This record gives sequence, C-alpha cells and structure tokens, in this order.
Amino acid sequence: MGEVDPAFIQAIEHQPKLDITEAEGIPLIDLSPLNSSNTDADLSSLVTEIGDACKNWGFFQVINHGMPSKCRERIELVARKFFALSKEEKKKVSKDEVNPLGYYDTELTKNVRDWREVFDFTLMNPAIIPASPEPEDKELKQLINQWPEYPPELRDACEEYAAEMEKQAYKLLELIALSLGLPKTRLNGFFRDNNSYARLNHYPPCHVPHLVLGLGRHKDGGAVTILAQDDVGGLEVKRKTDGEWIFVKPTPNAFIVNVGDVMQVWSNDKYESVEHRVMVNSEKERFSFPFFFSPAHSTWVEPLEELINKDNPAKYKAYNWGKFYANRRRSNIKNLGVENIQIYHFRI
Ligand SMILES: O=C(O)CCC(=O)C(=O)O
Ligand SMILES: [Fe+2]
Repeated sequence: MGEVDPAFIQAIEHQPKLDITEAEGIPLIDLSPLNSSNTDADLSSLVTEIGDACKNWGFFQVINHGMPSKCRERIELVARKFFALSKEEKKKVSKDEVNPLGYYDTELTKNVRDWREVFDFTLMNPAIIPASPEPEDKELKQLINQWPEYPPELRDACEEYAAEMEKQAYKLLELIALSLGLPKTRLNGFFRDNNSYARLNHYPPCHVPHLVLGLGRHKDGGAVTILAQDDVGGLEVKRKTDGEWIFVKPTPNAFIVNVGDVMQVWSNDKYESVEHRVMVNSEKERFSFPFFFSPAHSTWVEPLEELINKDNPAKYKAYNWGKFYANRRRSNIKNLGVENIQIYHFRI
C-alpha cells in the first residue's frame, strides 16, 4: 500500500465507517403528477411530500422528473472522456484564483484535500460576480467558462445539461415555495440573472478509503442543489434525528435534491441545509454531476417576511449572496487556516 499525502487524511472523528448505514433512506418522490395537466390543487399531496422531506431530511430523491435520459447519459460520457485525459491536457483549462471555472484537482473542504477532480462551469456565460469578498469593494467581474479542446462535444453537452437542470430547478423551487405556504412563483424573481453553476465530479479509486473522503463534510451554500450520480454510490447524508451518516443508495435515473443555506435562511430554519460528504471506493471510480441553483449575485438573502412574525422573529440578518459566494470560492482553493464563511455568522 503506497503512502498517501497527509493533506488528504481526515481527522479520526471524520474518517468514514466503511460498513454503511442504509437503514432508513432519504425520501423518494415521484414527480409524475407535474407532467400531467394537473391544477395546483391536485398537487397538494406532492407538495406535502416535498415539505416533509425538506423539513425532516433536507434531502430527497426524485424520479419521473422528465429530464431526457439522453442528456443525462451524454454528460456522463463526456465526463468520462475528459477525466481520462492526461493531467497535462486537463490542466490546460485549470481554474485558479482569478477564474474559478474549469478543471481542478486540489480542492479543499474544511482545509483537508478532497480525493476528487472537478470541472466547473456556469449556466450563464459570462456570469457576473463581485471581484472580491471584501464588503466595501463594489467592483464586479465576469466569469467566463473555459472549454477544453477534447472531447469536442463537452461544451455542448455541458450547456445542454445546465439548461435542463435549470428547468428542473424551477419546478422544484415552485414546489418548495408552495410547501412553505407561499405563492408558487414567490422565489422565482431571485433567480433572474442567476449565478448557478454545475460541476463534473470524478472520484478516482483510492487505496485508503477509510482515511480520506472524496469530498469532506459540508453544506451547500446555494438555494437548491440537484445532483445526478452514477451507480457506484458514495454520497452520505447526516441524518437530522441522530447525526448518523446515511448512505444514499443510487437509484437509476433519479436526481438527488437538497436544500442549501439560502433556503435555510429564507425559510427561517424551517428547512435546514444538511451536511453531506462523499466516500471513495477502493476499486471503482465514481462520477456525479451537481447543479447548484443560486440567486443573482446582487441578492440580499434574509428570512422571507411572510414567514416571520413576533413569535417567530427573523433568525438571520441579511447577507449578500455574491459576497458569500466570492468568499467561499477563495477558501476552497487556498488553505486560509480558518473556517470558511457559514450562514451562522449572520445569525441574530
Ligand atoms: O458527489 C456527490 O455525490 C456530492 C457532491 C456534492 O455534495 C457537492 O459537489 O457539493
Ligand atoms: Fe454538496
């Protein structure tokens, strides 16, 4: 067994148990009622299911979501081709401190290296974000996707995937709004010129799966994450009732959906953004394709006024999404020796 760079080794309390807990899985929700000509009233049991899943787990899987299977298969095919290239070739589209889009294999989560390589791209091209996380700095910058030369169809497959995922994201956003007792389109306006991005994740096999993580424990910063994974498995979700790590069993053609920090703040903690992590496999490589549905950079995120009152006052002060995102990006690339920005920093 070869040596492993200590930068990858998790502290003992965060090392994964390889005997996985599959007992009670995250809810599996059938979205087919959305595909027929149902009125909003007919959707009430679906809305209740979504609300319960958001409240009890923060995570659920959806089936019959209507995304063409061709699009899902295509993204996996191009990801396999891209990550199979030499490091040298992949590094031609490396991301760095200036451009956070493209290829990267030295990502940190909570200052520990992740056993994975990624390729990031935004839905809007260019995307606009603040030039720096500093609150006084009003300068904006444009992020431009970097597309590799090979495989040549990667750009088209990624653009198609992000566009399809955005459609799914609006459907889920509307169901979540209804589940909070809000008008269906109450949250849609925050996503005009949205800052959403998608990622190709590749987790290579690892000879010390008990010591490292493909992706360390974290919460997603955006509003809603939708993820397609292959059949290998590795994602674990921290169960709210007892803090146990629960394995998310791959379900063919399903998407995994989770609420992020922005939704937690909007809902004033009714829906919590739940910690999750990814284990690696000693024999198999794994691929996953998340889409992070995130508001426009100029959005001030705060508890929705309809959801607060004198018995349930706002638990957070407003924060700017663009600045939060810029801050996170910086700490994912560099070990700054401190904890990265979290929503609890804005707790009242
Ligand atoms: O690969 C996975 O299953 C999860 C990825 C994830 O949580 C993330 O990229 O934020
Ligand atoms: Fe995540």
